[in-house]
Amino acid sequence: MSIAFSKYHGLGNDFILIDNRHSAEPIFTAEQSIKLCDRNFGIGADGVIFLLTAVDGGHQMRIFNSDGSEPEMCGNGIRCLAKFMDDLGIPSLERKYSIHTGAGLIVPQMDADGQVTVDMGKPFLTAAEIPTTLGEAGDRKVIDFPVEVGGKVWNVTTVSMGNPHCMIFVDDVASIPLAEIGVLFEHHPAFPNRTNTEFVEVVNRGYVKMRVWERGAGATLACGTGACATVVAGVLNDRCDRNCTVNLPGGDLQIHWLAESDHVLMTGPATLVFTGSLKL
Ligand SMILES: N[C@@H](CCC[C@H](N)C(=O)O)C(=O)O
Repeated sequence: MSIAFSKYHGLGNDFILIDNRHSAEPIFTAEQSIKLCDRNFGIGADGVIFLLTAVDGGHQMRIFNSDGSEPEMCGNGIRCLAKFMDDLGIPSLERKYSIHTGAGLIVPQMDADGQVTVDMGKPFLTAAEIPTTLGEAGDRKVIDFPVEVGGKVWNVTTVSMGNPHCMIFVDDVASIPLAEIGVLFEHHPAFPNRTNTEFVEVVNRGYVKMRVWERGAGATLACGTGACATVVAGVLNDRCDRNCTVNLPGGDLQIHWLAESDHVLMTGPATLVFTGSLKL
């Protein structure tokens, strides 16, 4: 049996995409996905994304990280999925797709310039371990709290975009030993569901540099949900504007946290790398 796949990336955050619409369950298990993501013995990717048919007959995204864990959402991944759906010729209204995810219904739109803008929904503040809608907490200026990791106390701000993020504002992001410290954050007891960790250097209120250690994937070149969570944390800590460019190792994402609706919009590229077929 052979199974077609396509590999896409969003700013170097790369994914194997499978047209899995014929079934309600992913065609590959977590263990098979780990093998496919292996950069030496497999295709190589940060995750495997399945386009499924949802119970209401609509579209559904499921994803396995490269370690086989299943996150609720993936920002770069859903841009790649929208491009994949567009490339497959799946009909859409105004080039918008409504996609069920573990973080609710998410709506990416293909832009005229080839980029993809995604309505990522509302962020949640998770500092008190009880999710609070940020609309209710909107007046709070400083929401960070101390966590001891690797023998040092770090001030962290935790925001959920459906999946968990922990942001730390630093003076010089290049000086952070990401691999050493990122894995300690990921498995710290303060984060029972593990966490994605973002180190953020504010260059000015409209431009920040961010480096990420992803839960289940390690250091990646970009993280879409992480970029959204970073801007939310930056606004709540009065460090950046609601409309902000996030610079990542793989390039820039434009993030806009809308004051009116509390929704976060993310704009960035999605690129086809190659297609192939897997013999099983
Ligand atoms: N790279 C993604 C996030 C993928 C999921 C993440 N590793 C998690 O476990 O939450 C993005 O672009 O958002």
